[in-house]
Amino acid sequence: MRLEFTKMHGLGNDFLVLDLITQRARLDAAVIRRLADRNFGIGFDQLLVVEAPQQPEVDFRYRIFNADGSEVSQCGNGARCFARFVRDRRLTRKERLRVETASGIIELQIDGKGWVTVDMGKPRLTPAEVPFDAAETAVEYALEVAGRTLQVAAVSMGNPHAVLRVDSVATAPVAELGPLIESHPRFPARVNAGFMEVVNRREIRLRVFERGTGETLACGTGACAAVVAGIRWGLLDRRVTVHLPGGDLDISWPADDASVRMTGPTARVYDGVLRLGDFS
Ligand SMILES: N[C@@H](CCC[C@H](N)C(=O)O)C(=O)O
Repeated sequence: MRLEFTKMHGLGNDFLVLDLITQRARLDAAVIRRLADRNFGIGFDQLLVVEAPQQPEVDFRYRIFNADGSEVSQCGNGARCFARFVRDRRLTRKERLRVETASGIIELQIDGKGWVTVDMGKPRLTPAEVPFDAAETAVEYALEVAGRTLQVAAVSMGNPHAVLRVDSVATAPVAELGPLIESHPRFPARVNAGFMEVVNRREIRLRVFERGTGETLACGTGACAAVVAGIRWGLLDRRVTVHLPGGDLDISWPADDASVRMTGPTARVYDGVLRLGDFS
């Protein structure tokens, strides 16, 4: 089976994007892992799938799969690329989109230069919503990891994030602690692990070890979660520039009961055609 696809990225967080409105395919976890392989496949952090909506007054359904084949409910950089993709492929002419994800509806606004602003919805902060094993909601929690006690915030942006402060992202033990936090038993759905260096009240640096993928060059939901954690810690203003290894995102959380907004760029790398049989 021939499938047209587009390779895209948001600040180096890269995606294979498939239109499954005009095309048909069944992709299981093993096929996704083969496609994601950077040596034997196409290579990507996440697969993004565009489908017809299942609810009224929504433009599209947006599904996300990590490189390990697991389906997840949110991806911020992916949302921006999704918006650009449906416009470039002429699946819509709208500049404002309402898109259904596994964690609810998000709203996207596209400008003419490939920049997209996403209303990511409200952060979810109770342990049950993250999900995280704790008796009550707190601004941070003590987490035992490899004989150390880390202070982490637990935030859901539709997907789970643990955020910890580090003195410098350049020397942060991301490769060592990332996998241990990702699979920590107190995060029953696993977790994305963000390492945040506060530069000043309006700027942070951030590296994210992503659940199901490993460290990426940028994580949009990770940037939102880190800003929410930093605001709740009293360290950040309501609008922050997040410096990620792949570039910068503008994140704002105007009030505790407001949605988080993310603005950033998108890039199309190439269009291609794959034969699904080669990966089965
Ligand atoms: N890269 C993404 C997040 C993708 C999903 C994540 N790995 C998870 O498992 O929740 C982003 O830009 O938000």
